[in-house]
Amino acid sequence: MSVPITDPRDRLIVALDLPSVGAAESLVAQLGDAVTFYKIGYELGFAGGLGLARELIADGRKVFIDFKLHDIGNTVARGIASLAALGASFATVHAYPQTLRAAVEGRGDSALRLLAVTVLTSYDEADLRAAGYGAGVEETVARRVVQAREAGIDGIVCAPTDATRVRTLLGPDRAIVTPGVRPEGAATGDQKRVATPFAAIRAGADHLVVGRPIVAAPDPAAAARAVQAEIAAALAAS
Ligand SMILES: O=c1ccn([C@@H]2O[C@H](COP(=O)(O)O)[C@@H](O)[C@H]2O)c(=O)[nH]1
Repeated sequence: MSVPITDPRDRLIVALDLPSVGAAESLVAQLGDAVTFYKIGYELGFAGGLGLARELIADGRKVFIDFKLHDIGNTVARGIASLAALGASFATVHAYPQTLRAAVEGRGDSALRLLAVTVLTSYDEADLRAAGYGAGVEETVARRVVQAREAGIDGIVCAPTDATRVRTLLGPDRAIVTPGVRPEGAATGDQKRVATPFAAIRAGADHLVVGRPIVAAPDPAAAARAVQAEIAAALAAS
């Protein structure tokens, strides 16, 4: 089950998609107290980022390890157990039934919350077809949400444009985490299923993952504050 959000700042998760620990430390310093939750993915994770994760956690920040695990069950279960021992708050696995069950076993009764990745936000219908899937985005997301729920996963990663349907299938108690978030006018880059921070929260997202619109902004702290303000406005309108 998800953990209640007691600090509203925790709704924004900044993706530390940066090439070095030094660059990430400097961004964290610039963002200061506005940001409490950080995501570490391949780029930083494979450049010493797990050491930084330990430091951020020791400093009271929350850390989401986004390695999207997908392997044989034994490997997934042991990998997730290591991330639980690290003290991470969230970790991702791809939403395949065997992988989901192994991840739940590896999590055990630790504080780590597992998120199942449904269909990547950079995929559209044509990308799914090219990957060999017969079902479209909506049907694939729905199937994976149900399978993740049945496996005992704690939350879902989906596009903000999927969040309303996902909430219906997932119920109120588990987390919905949406990347693919773009403030009005921001470049979408390789993201295909996107929405603004306001729309994502209104659609039922609990946490928004934002990378380039903050990390590459001329003033990252101002960009983060603007996203936080949109989140607050959406919550007030709910
Ligand atoms: O479906 C998914 C799953 C994960 N991500 C990750 O989120 C961030 C988004 O970064 P932006 O720069 O805001 O596009 C990135 O780290 C992805 O690995 C995702 O985008 N979509």
